[in-house]
Amino acid sequence: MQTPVLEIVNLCKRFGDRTAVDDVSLRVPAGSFFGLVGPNGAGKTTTLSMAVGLLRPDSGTVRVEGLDVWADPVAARSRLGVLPDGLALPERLTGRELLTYLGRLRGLAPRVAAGRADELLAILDLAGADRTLVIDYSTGMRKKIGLAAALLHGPSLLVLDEPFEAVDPVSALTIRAMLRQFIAIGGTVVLSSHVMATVEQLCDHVAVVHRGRIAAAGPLDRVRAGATLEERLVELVGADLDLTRSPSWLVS
Ligand SMILES: Nc1ncnc2c1ncn2[C@@H]1O[C@H](COP(=O)(O)OP(=O)(O)OP(=O)(O)O)[C@@H](O)[C@H]1O
Repeated sequence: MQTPVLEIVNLCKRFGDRTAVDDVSLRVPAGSFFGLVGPNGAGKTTTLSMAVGLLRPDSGTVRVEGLDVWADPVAARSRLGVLPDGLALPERLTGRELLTYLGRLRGLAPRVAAGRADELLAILDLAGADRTLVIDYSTGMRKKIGLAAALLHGPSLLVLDEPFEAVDPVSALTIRAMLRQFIAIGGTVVLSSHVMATVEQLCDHVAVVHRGRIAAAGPLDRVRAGATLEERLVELVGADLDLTRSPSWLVS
């Protein structure tokens, strides 16, 4: 079997007496567009944070292109482009300064870093905000500059925590097109999202996370099993769907 680009094996994480991630294993095939879905608090962000080396697991291993994220972090992270949840950015820089600075930190030559920054700002429609400090960016602009930062060094695997959250529809189309191109040139994308339609349109593989465990994972069509992803998700997490319920004071 081909070595997966991302291999998560028996990952566990507890916060106090709460088990956030409970023995999660996933194989993300090279060239796949992999979606992670699940209800609020299911453990998606915790899993992705451990997968990219931002949060130390209690147990389990993660390999990126065969490199252990925790034993060989520098090599593993050079392959990774990450858009984390609640990304902390240097706030007192403009978008261009931020990208150029990060590019230099990642070892790009000044001219290469500046050229890539310009290109990414233009593609993501942030060039107009060139003189705006990141602290004054809107939520969607922060998401886009975070995505640009994830792409800057030319990673082979992108791990994106809710990349479309708060992004306007036009920018979302741009980001989708860019991610599809990234896949077309041999990249791999893992993203989490609550928008089932987006996951169904973009992803060829999907994992449903529920209460810290994988409820289902595999090719999209196999996981959907003839239903929509939304229907499967509701079924897999056993949601008590009573759509007639409302607070009594609202309906009286
Ligand atoms: N730093 C933390 N300290 C304590 N508990 C945490 C921490 N981070 C996450 N948790 C808990 O771990 C569980 C999983 O959270 P996580 O953020 O991974 O879920 P999620 O699937 O990403 O949720 P959402 O879709 O709402 O973003 C939740 O019960 C959450 O309260």
